[in-house]
Amino acid sequence: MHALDVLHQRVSSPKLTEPAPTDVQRDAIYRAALRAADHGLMQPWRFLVIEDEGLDRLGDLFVQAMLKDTPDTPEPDQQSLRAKPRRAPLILVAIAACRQNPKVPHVEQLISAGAAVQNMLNAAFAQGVGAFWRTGAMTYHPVVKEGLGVGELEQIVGFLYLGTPAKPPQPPKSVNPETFFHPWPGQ
Ligand SMILES: Cc1cc2nc3c(=O)[nH]c(=O)nc-3n(C[C@H](O)[C@H](O)[C@H](O)COP(=O)(O)O)c2cc1C
Repeated sequence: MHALDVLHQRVSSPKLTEPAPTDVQRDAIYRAALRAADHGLMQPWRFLVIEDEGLDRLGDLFVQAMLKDTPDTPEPDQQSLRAKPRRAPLILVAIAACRQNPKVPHVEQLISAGAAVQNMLNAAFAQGVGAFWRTGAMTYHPVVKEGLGVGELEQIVGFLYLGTPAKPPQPPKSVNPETFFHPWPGQ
């Protein structure tokens, strides 16, 4: 696919199935992440690769977090949360690995880590791999952060679900750039 077609046509795939991306596809996705814009070349990111039983361990961690807040959560709600990571055969947890730097504020490092995820969405789409960037309450929960080994200055920027699209991606709605791009100073 032409690079601009990927950028203009990329859409997420909310429903994902097996198989997970191949090693070759993963490598291309990982390399795309590492080319995100990066002030000071700090490489302020790291990624956890979770699949197979790891997905169930992640589900258990989510339930542990939920029970800490709401110990009397009904079993069906626990089961539903536990099953969430199984919505894809592969999850990458994107972590902004921020460090103190007098020239590169924390927010810029966070943005870079987000750009790395966007690059991975594009690299996945370019190869026909389905992808969906998810966050939600679990992303920010201290039990989840501790269970995943996320440090004090670090932050989870998303769970990137990857797999095979359950149905062919539909082209995105077209948006007129003039809605969002305005000359300055105006007339
Ligand atoms: C940081 C971030 C977190 C997101 N978290 C969720 C989420 O938890 N659940 C969800 O349905 N969509 C979430 N989204 C949006 C989807 O990933 C997706 O971008 C959106 O559904 C639009 O679809 P498209 O990518 O095909 O345009 C998130 C997007 C971003 C950038």
